[in-house]
Amino acid sequence: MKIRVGSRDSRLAVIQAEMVMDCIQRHHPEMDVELVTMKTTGDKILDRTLDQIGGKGLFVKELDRALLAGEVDITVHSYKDMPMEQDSRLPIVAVSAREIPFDALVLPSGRRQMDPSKPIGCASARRQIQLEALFPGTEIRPVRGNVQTRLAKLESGEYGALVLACAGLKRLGLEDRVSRVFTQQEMLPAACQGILAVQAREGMDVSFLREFHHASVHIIACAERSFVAELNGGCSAPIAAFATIAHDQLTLEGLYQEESTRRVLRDRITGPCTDAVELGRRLARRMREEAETR
Ligand SMILES: NCc1[nH]cc(CCC(=O)O)c1CC(=O)O
Repeated sequence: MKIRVGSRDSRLAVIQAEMVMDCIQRHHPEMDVELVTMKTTGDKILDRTLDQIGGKGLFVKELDRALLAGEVDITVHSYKDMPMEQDSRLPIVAVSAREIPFDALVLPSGRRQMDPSKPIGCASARRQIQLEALFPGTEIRPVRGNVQTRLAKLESGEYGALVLACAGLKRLGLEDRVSRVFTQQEMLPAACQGILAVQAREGMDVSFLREFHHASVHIIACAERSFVAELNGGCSAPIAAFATIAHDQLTLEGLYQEESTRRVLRDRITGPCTDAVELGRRLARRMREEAETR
């Protein structure tokens, strides 16, 4: 049986697709696994911010189309880049183990200290609001492009440092560029940061992904995404969510900035793993009420 694996054509996306392919091949040596890369709209437009060109969904549209058309059999994504609205014809059928979920500070090559007179570059409002609290007085400036493009901008001297996901740097073999890993307390990650999602067509036999799939990570992903989905009702405020499981209990920590008051709220909830989606929803509602009563 032949499996065509669809991916964006950035280096990180290809490495991530290859992680899925290697696992399938290792456990199912009889299968013929092939990579199909494509450029997405989000990759082609680099001169505007993601908000201006219509959000994260731009990175998945072309892959969705190819998957629906049967040009590929599965697609591999960074779960954190996947839009909340999911096409029921293209379910997520497997998630990876979670790589280090936290963000990292990266300095220009050869530097051991951040130049405080230069801005810190980051690519999301979530990082922006948390960096403003961590480095008061330092300018936080948006930086776009894939990881390599952003690193090239760092070398050009425009930024004193960048903040990137540890997971992406590690998968790219660039972990030696990490000068500091932020703690959960310092910088709460984006929902599903460090997790890969595999999408297929509804009804497809995906038993070849059984060995790749991590059920406990799926539970964590459900809780984090349910928190974001509940808060996203009408707003696009910066949101962070991070869940862990210990002894069948799930703890979810959430952070978001209320749009009108610009207040940053942070709270956590613990409950049974089986209630993952409900826990995300409950935490979001509680925090929104808290925001509205102050
Ligand atoms: N938005 C781009 C993106 N999507 C996923 C990762 C990192 C890998 C991951 O979170 O699994 C990155 C790079 C970054 O944020 O630094």
